[in-house]
Amino acid sequence: MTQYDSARDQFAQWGVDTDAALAQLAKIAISVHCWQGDDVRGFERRTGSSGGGIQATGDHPGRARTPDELRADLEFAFGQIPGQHRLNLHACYLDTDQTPERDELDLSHFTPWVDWARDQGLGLDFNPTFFAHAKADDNLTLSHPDAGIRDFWVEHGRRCRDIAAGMGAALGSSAANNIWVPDGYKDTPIDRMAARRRLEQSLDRMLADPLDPAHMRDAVESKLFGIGVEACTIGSHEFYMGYAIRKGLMLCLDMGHFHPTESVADKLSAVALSVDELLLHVSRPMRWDSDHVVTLNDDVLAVAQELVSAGLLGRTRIGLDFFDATISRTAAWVIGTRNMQKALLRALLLPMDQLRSAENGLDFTTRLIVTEEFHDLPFGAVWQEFCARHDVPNGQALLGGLDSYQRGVATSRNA
Ligand SMILES: C[C@H](O)[C@H](O)[C@@H](O)C(=O)CO
Ligand SMILES: [Mn+2]
Repeated sequence: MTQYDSARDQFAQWGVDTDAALAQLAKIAISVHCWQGDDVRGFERRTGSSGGGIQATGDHPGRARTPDELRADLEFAFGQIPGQHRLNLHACYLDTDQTPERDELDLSHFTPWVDWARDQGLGLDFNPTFFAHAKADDNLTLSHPDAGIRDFWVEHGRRCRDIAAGMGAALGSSAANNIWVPDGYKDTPIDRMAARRRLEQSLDRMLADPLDPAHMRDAVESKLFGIGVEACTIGSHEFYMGYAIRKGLMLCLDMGHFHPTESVADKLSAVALSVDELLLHVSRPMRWDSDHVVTLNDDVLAVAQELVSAGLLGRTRIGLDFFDATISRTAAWVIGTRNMQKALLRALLLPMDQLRSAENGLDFTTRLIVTEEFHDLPFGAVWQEFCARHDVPNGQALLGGLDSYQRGVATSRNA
């Protein structure tokens, strides 16, 4: 009897079908963010640091410096992650010999990415880049008081929507086009309303053209605060929740964009009653939006459990958002993505019917006993079976492979 056979029997005693859970997990695509691979620098050849309050700390050797290096790293990372996933690209990761301004971008500047994604069997998601640019240096873009600056960013946003739709059409898979702007004020503003009206009007103009949801859907991402915009973020949670509901957009919830005591898991069922689709940015904030690599912590487990228990897997696009430059960047992708999958697996292996029935009968004792007893069940053996079925390594073999890849890029890219 294998370890998996034994685990399957133990879960079956609670009425849980491990094979069904593994089949369901295999269908969940995670959108892996390109920006972990190069510390959110991108390939524009015109700007240096990220700006917009986004900061990757660390200088681990071996950072991808070109689109080809980034794709090589991604191919390696995807090879260590069970299942078929997606790549989330930012507009500043264009791959072209030209030097288009942000308001001149089109799909042709991303052709190598689309071709590569098709070869790899990956779907693509997209993001306009409203930071790391001279016209974003005031920490104001779509809500800037200067109409010319607003126009520039509206045009960037329009073009990015078309690019996302082109990617979705080319790959036969709807791309999420996620809109996050850094806009805000360091110190207390006198007229928040004017700034929010300007943001709303810019978004209205940017999103005016209806695009086929089979090719792309827009999401809007709020934030509590960022470095340099401590007093007021124009695109706050309330602003975007209202806007997404009124306009029929996806709402993006980033786990680092709320007060540390707020639970994104708790928000899922609440907002899902008012928006038809959600986008998640799974992250690990440490005291602030620090974007640490996702671990299998309580917050991530709670989010996964809510997605399963509230029946939201079918209308939630799961993306990642972290960037750590103090460790191997490829390992960071692999660790964070696998942890999201492990959290989903744990949720799929819970005896939901029994727990629901205990809760509905106000039997909170049984609910607590069952969830606590489940901590002792052999989730690890089920995860190992998942990795084996998808031909990806685990444990020592995973460590050895990540280590040798990292040594290779550290040597060749720092020579
Ligand atoms: C690079 C991303 O667009 C960015 O991280 C955004 O999603 C965010 O979370 C900003 O804090
Ligand atoms: Mn985010």
